[in-house]
Amino acid sequence: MILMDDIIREGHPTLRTKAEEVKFPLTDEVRQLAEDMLQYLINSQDPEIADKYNLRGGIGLAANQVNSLQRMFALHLTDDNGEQLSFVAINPKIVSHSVENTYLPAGEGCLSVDRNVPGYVPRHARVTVKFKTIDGEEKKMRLKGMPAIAFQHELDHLNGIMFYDRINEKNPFADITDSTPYE
Ligand SMILES: O=CN(O)C[C@@H](CC1CCCC1)C(=O)N1NCCC[C@H]1C(=O)Nc1ccccn1
Ligand code: NI
Repeated sequence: MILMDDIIREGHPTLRTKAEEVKFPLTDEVRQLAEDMLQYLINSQDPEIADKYNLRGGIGLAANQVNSLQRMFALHLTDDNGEQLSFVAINPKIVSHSVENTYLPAGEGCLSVDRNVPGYVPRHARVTVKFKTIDGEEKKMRLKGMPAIAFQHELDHLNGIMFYDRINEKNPFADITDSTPYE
C-alpha cells in the first residue's frame, strides 16, 4: 500500500526527470505499481482509511511522485456530470486541445509540494487524449473541466514539470486569457 512516506517531495530529482515509455506486456512489478497508485487515490478519498493512515487526499498520482520513471499516472475523480473517472493512463498523450484556456480559481496544489503556491495555473480547457490501460487497451477520451486539468497536471509530472512552473511570475493572478502557458 502506498503511504505518504512513499511520495517524494520537491527537491527530489525524480520530480524533474522525464518518465520513459512503458513497455508492454507489463511486468508484474509495473502492473502492481499501477494498481497501487490507483488504490492510493481511492484510499486517500476514504475518510476512515485516509485518517487511519494519515493520507493527503488526491485525485491524481504520477509515477514520478513515487520515485518511478514509468510513464504512467492514475486518476480517480468525479467529473462535472457526476461520472466516476478511475483509471491508470499508460504512455498518455494529448492529441489535440482547445485554444481556450482554463484554470482553477483557487490555484493548484500537489502531493509532492508541502507549501501553498498561490496563482492561476493556465490549462487547456478541453483536451483529446490517448493512452493505454493496464490491460494494454488503447483508449481515446475527450476531457473538459476538472478531468482535463488533472490530466494535464499529471502529464506535466511525467515531463518533470511542476504546476508552479506555469504560474505567471510577474502577476500570479494575471488574466489567464492573455497568458502564454509554459510549454
Ligand atoms: O500529481 C498529483 N497530485 O499532486 C495530486 C493533486 C492533483 C490535482 C491538483 C490540481 C489538479 C489535479 C491533488 O489531487 N491535490 N493536490 C494537493 C491537495 C489537494 C488535491 C486536490 O486537488 N484534490 C481535489 C481537487 C478537486 C476536487 C477534489 N479534490
Ligand atoms: Ni502533483
